[in-house]
Amino acid sequence: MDRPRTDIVLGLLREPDGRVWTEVRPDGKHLAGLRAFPGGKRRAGEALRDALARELDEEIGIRVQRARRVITLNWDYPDRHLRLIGFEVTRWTGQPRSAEGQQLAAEPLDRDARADWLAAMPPANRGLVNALVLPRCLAITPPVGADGVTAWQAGVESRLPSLPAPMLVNLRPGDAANADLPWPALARAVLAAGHWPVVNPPGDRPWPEGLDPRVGLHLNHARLLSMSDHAVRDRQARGHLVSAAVHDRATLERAIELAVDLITVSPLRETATHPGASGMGWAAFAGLAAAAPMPVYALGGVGPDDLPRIWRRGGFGVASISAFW
Ligand SMILES: Nc1nc2c([nH]c(=O)n2[C@@H]2O[C@H](COP(=O)(O)OP(=O)(O)OP(=O)(O)O)[C@@H](O)[C@H]2O)c(=O)[nH]1
Repeated sequence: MDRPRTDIVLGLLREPDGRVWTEVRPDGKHLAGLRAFPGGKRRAGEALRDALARELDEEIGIRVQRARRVITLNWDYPDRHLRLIGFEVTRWTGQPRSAEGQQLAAEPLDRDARADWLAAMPPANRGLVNALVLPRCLAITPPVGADGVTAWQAGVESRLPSLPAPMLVNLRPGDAANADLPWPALARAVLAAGHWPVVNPPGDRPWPEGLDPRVGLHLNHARLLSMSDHAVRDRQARGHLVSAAVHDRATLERAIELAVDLITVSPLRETATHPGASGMGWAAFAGLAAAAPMPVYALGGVGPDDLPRIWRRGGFGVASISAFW
């Protein structure tokens, strides 16, 4: 539902060694005791970047020199409706220091630290943390062909080293694959090539058990509708990234209920693999992206060259089979 929202600008300050600054919310404030990013409310009439500069100067005593908007998300608390606007800040002058008595620290944030960060932060911050660790490109494998699973696996594994790292790699054998898939071996090959694997079993098959927590799990349309909230939370608590395929408002609502970590939104345009499925177009994509509190990957007839356009429409990254395979 559209409602008036308070804009909150947040600085995601990243040091050259990959550490990111956070503060502990002081006693007496909303979300006291939780880790949060420095920032605060935009004032009436203030430009977002001016608000960011002011907040970071007032709160941690730095002057912003380079900042890039990475994610914008709506979040409803019982008593307030917020729009959190996250800027990745990679250059500033001054040493971050606590100007308001809050505890400040810079700690490593990467794929392996992600789960600990999420546990220490408010649920609203999941999208912000993910926007700091996720790659912009998501390669989806072509489906298993007539020559079977073994040939498919060999084809996937031979391509991995030449994909520009790091990428998300959605291991999607397609619905025609009815044999058991060698998920642990496939995931290991993706990890060994420096990428981030996401397993995507055919149809409504369940996710495989016992995978390395660095392996992500994908909700295709069938699983998005059938998987319980509990099952998804349980996997996320074990450290797995969870992605979901969104096609319209209803599937987006389900992905939001499940608090998934990222979504693909498709089809943007008609593609060779889904001929006849007309694309939703940029306006519909932008509408879904604006309502999504997680990083959004455009999928369907788009490739890495479209990234600037995707960013202008509120998306985060690009997903494709043909652009990467
Ligand atoms: N600074 C900050 N605020 C966050 C984060 N995540 C999140 O949901 N918020 C919420 O966004 C709002 C931030 O506004 P604020 O810090 O200026 O406001 P406040 O109510 O704490 O302080 P105030 O009493 O000075 O108005 C709070 O409701 C806070 O709980 C985060 O990572 N950093």
